[in-house]
Amino acid sequence: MHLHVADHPLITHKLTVLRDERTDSPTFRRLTEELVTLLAYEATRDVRVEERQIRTPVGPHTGARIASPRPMVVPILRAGLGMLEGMTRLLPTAEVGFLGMVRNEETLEISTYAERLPDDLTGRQVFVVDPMLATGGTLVEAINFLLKRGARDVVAVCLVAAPEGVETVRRELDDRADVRVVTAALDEGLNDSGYIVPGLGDAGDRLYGLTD
Ligand SMILES: O=P(O)(O)OC[C@H]1O[C@H](OP(=O)(O)OP(=O)(O)O)[C@H](O)[C@@H]1O
Ligand SMILES: O=c1cc[nH]c(=O)[nH]1
Ligand SMILES: [Mg+2]
Repeated sequence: MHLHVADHPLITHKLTVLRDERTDSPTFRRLTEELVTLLAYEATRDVRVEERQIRTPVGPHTGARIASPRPMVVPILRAGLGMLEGMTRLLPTAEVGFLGMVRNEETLEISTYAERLPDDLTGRQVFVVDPMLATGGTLVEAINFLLKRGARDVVAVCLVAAPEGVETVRRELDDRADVRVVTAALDEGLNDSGYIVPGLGDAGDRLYGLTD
């Protein structure tokens, strides 16, 4: 597993406003989208391309375009939905699949309540988007799902990761898949309730909860 922590003053600025408990839902949604656009640039660094012959108004040119099969973007509902638009803006030809997962707030166990993905993901590059990588349970479950369908090349894009979650992803998946995690921040750790510290709270609630 390869971890990339995106280190850029614009990302730090936007993430600081996002973390602030005073930030309301509309602003939180807008910043999430903006942050994903910045992270997507790094996350798509190894997106597969193929040569393309074109003519400019001045002459022939051998360029490149995103190769077939098209990449997949998979938001993990609910909170991952907030990152979908930003990701597809940079990857407009991508297909979108959905995984609905929720962790039990007491036991931290994961349950999957929705799935809408192609049966065969062999040879597909998959970009999983979810703002929070906490214990890592959700991401491991999601990637296991993708591996069972044949995917081997997975990039996870998140906003905040905990070292414990990164370690879990490494331990559980390293021998089976080529996984990259791109995050805007690697935080201190988890509290007793499994929340990232300092984190930003419950991303799903802040995206889709009551607006103050
Ligand atoms: O690394 P983990 O410990 O598994 O936690 C991370 C998960 O928790 C949050 O989702 P949540 O279960 O709150 O669902 P929601 O998006 O519907 O709010 C978050 O969006 C991740 O999916
Ligand atoms: O800090 C956390 C951990 C899991 N899920 C969240 O939304 N926030
Ligand atoms: Mg939540």
